[in-house]
Amino acid sequence: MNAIETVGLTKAFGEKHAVDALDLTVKRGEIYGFVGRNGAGKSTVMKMLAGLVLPTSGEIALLGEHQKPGCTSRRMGALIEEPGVLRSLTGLENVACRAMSLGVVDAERVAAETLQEVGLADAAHKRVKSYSLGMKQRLGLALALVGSPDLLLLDEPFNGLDPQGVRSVRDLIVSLVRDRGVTVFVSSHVLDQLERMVTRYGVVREGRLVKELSTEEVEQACADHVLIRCAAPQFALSVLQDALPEGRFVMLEDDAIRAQNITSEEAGRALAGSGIVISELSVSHRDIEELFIGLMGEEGSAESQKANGALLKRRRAEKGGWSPCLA
Ligand SMILES: Nc1ncnc2c1ncn2[C@@H]1O[C@H](COP(=O)(O)OP(=O)(O)OP(=O)(O)O)[C@@H](O)[C@H]1O
Repeated sequence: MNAIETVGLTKAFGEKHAVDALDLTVKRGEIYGFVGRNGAGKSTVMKMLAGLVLPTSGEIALLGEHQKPGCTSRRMGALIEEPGVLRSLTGLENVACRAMSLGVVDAERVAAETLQEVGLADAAHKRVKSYSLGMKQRLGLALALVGSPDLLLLDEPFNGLDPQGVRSVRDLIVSLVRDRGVTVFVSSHVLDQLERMVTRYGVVREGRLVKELSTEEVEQACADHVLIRCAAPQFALSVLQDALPEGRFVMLEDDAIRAQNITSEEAGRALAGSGIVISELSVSHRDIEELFIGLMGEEGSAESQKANGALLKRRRAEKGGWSPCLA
């Protein structure tokens, strides 16, 4: 059984399709990282899954149950933007109210335990209006967790957290999946945090799912590779393919060759043996940020392309990096 399944899920705001015929499948027990540029449609998807926004069309099934428009599963907890809290009540009172509304037995004790779990025990009796941004974020997480959900939707869970908070929320997410079999659907712009916990990624662009990647595929795409610039690059490519059949070669936009699964020495020997003049032979590593910037913006608007192009150019200049091309 899948935890989330959408078919043709669409949300239009006037003429604008914020989410456009999205077919999404998240398996039970996954930590699915949902990534995309600002305005790509991530929060709108989350809100439709949580029953906070009515879809224009399409179907949603959560934990195997078809959802009526605007409704959602009681087995799901959600942290989406500003959680609805009563600012004049304490954190404990807010979470206990939520627990009671979900029919949790011994609501106050469970609320106190949940606040402990998210690192907010010390502030449990303080009024929410005195909470910092990070404390409010932890409270939102407690509200999402208090009903022991089987599915968690987390929209930007690291917002406002200090480094220690980021780490403890990340550890909590991983332990919920490992120990309780919870499925997590999480959006975040903090890619290096996602990288440490996600099992699969979905890239959304202009309301459409444009790419899904397993962690292995991301590792492969970011693995060390050899960059070769030389005279007659097309000829050089065929020489390399013939001489080193175990290698994986990609011709980049600027006529450089990217090679994986071979060493720079092997590439150098093969090219020199054919008399090809090499102008650059280096080993590099593409980081996850660069990979995803490429995926999020490949066919975006002219404006986003321009912005991505400038950023990539700068990063390449800084680090001797690569074009956004997923082999
Ligand atoms: N209530 C609304 N009315 C009109 N347009 C909306 C509304 N909510 C979202 N949008 C538009 O829908 C698009 C998707 O917005 P959404 O908030 O889902 O993006 P996002 O990927 O979550 O962005 P971010 O990373 O900045 O949070 C944007 O163009 C946004 O302006």
